Amino acid sequence: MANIILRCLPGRVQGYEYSRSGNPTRKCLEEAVAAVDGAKYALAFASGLATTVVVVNTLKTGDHVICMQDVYGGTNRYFQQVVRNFGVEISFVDCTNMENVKAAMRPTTKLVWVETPSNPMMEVTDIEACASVVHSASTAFLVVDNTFMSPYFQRPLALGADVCMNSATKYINGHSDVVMGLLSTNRKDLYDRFKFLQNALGCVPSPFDCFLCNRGLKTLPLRMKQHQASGLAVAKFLTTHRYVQKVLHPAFEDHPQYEISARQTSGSSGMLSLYLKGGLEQATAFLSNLKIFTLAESLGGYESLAEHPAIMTHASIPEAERVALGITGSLVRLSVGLEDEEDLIADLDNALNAAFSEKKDQ
Ligand SMILES: Cc1ncc(COP(=O)(O)O)c(C=O)c1O
Ligand SMILES: N[C@@H](CC[Se]C[C@H](N)C(=O)O)C(=O)O
Repeated sequence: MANIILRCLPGRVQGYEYSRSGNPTRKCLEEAVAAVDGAKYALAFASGLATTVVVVNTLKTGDHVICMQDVYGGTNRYFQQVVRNFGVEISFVDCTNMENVKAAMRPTTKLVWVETPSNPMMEVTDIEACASVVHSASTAFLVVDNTFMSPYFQRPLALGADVCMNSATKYINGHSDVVMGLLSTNRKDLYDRFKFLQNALGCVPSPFDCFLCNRGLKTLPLRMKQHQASGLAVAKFLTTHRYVQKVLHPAFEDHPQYEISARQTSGSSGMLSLYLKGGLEQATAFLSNLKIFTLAESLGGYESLAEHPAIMTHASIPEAERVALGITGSLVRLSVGLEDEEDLIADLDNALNAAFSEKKDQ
C-alpha cells in the first residue's frame, strides 16, 4: 500500500519539484520573515530591486504608478528608465503631504510606492494616512519600502500598507554578505500573483543566501538596538559640530515629520544624512579622511559606511531633479554600524576637521 502512495507519477508533485519554484531553505526564511512582518505570506527574491521588478510585473501598459519623489536612486532609475518604456506612467510625488497624493491619483493608478524614511533625505510618509487615501480613491495597492527601518522598528502592514518590501541586503541580513529582497503581505490575491511571478520571472535567491539571511535575522533586535543608540549619539554629536550645517534624522524634534515618525515607528535605525558647511570639495575631503567609516554604497550592515549620494547611490537621477530633492554636493549619508560609539565620533570629528583645514591650507 505504501508503495502505491509514494509512487512517482508525471505532474504529481510530492513536495519540491525544482529549486527556483521552491526549496526548504527559502521556505524557512519566508516563514520567518512573514512572522516578523506580521504577515500571512512572505517571499524572497534575488535582490531588493528584483523584488521591485516583481511588484511592477503585476501591472500592464496604460497603468499609472505614484512613486515617492525621494527614493533609492536605483528605484528611481528603474521607474524612469525601464518601466516607462513599457507604457506605464509614473508620477514622482512628495508623499509627505497627503494632498499631493490625493491630487496625483488617477482612475488608472494601480500602484503607490513609498519609501519611509526615504533614501537619502530621511523624509517620512504617514503610512496610515497614505493607505487611507489610496484605498478610498482607487483599487491601487500600497507598497512600503521598509529598508531603512527593518521590521524591528516599523510594521507597515499593521499601518494599512498592502505590501511591505525590504532590501534584505541591508538590516535584515545585517552582515553585508548577501544581496536579497523580501516582500510580505496579508492579501492572498497579491501573494498568489507575486508567487507566480517569483517562479515565472526567476529572480530568486540561492538557498545558501537564504540560509545566511535566516542566520542574520536571528540577531536583528540586538543589532537594531545598537544601531539606534549609536546612530542617535553620532547624530547628536554632528548637530553640535562647527563644520556641519544640518543633520537629517527623523527622531529629532526639528525633523519636519517628527510626530508622524514617533507615531508609526518604535525607534530609529543607524541611518542619517548631513549637510556640511561648504560644498562638494569639503564633502569629498571629509569622506577621504574617514578611517573607521568606510566610503562605500550600501547600508544597514555591522560596519559603518559613509557615502556621497549625488555621486554614488543617486547618481542616476538627472541632476536638476536631484538638486530639487536636496541631494546636493554637500550632502553625505551615514550608515552607523556596531563599532564603539566613541571611536565613530572621533573618526567623524577628525575627518571634518581635516577636510576644513585642507581647505584653509590651500
Ligand atoms: C531603500 C532601498 N530600497 C531598495 C534597494 C535595492 O536593494 P538591492 O540593492 O538589494 O537591490 C536599496 C539599495 O540598493 C535601498 O536603499
Ligand atoms: N541601496 C544601496 C545601493 C547602492 Se547603489 C548600487 C549601484 N551602484 C547601483 O547604482 O545600482 C544604497 O547604498 O543606498
